[in-house]
Amino acid sequence: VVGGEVARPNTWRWQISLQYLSGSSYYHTCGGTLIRTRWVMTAAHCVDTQRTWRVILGEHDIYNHEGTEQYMSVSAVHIHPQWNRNNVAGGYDIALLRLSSDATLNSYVQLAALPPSGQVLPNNNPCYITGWGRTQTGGQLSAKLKQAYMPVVDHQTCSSSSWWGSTVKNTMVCTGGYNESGCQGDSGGPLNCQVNGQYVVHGVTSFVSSLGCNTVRKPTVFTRVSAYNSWISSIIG
Ligand SMILES: CC(C)C[C@H](NC(=O)C(F)(F)F)C(=O)N[N@@+](C)(CC(=O)Nc1ccc(C(C)C)cc1)Cc1ccccc1
Repeated sequence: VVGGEVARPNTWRWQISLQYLSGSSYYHTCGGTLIRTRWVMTAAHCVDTQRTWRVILGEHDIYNHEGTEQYMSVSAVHIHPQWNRNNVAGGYDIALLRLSSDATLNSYVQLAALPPSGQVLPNNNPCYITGWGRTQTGGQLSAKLKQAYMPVVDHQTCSSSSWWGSTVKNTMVCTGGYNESGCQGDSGGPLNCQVNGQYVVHGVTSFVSSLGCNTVRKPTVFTRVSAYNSWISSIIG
């Protein structure tokens, strides 16, 4: 996350850290959202390579053990069948991870609320991006979970020629596009939007401009969760 601030610990209790095994250590690579006690939602582009994954719940500082963490292994990876890594603009950047055991819900770990099917938020709807991604283009991951206030940029604006143009489909959500943005390492994490006074996870962090994470008029682009309710239900029942 470029801009914003370190989140108060355990505010975003459905945020997870997705890590992969390399040698004898695990490394943070993406964010994700706990949506059932055995299911995590993330981005397809995070998990479309064969790796040994683990999911950390109740995490705040990814480099220090704080005692609130739950370390979960992953028993199955379900990538959307229409995801195509060579056509990110096509969308479908969404995947579901089945955990090997049930998460324990407590004051550090809770389930996210998902939007109703088809819900499209209005321009400027309040949202926060959260993640441990780079804090500057080409910079380092953040040790502590960060948040940045990034209101919705509606599809009409986001898909206009000086913004993302036709790269952005209506199965995506744009936010920000000024100073704050997502950045590498935030992929797969939640876009937390306020709807009727409640936070709903309305997006899965998908991409930013290769020109720079916080490039003006190239807002952070998310998979719009409300476009995938039926697929999600078909997998997790
Ligand atoms: C793996 C890609 C497909 C998605 C990846 N997503 C992220 O980093 C995210 F924002 F989600 F945290 C990304 O943006 N990767 N970049 C490598 C940029 C990138 O590949 N972006 C991108 C944008 C549009 C498209 C398609 C829709 C035309 C594909 C890739 C990050 C970057 C940003 C600034 C400088 C250097 C690197």
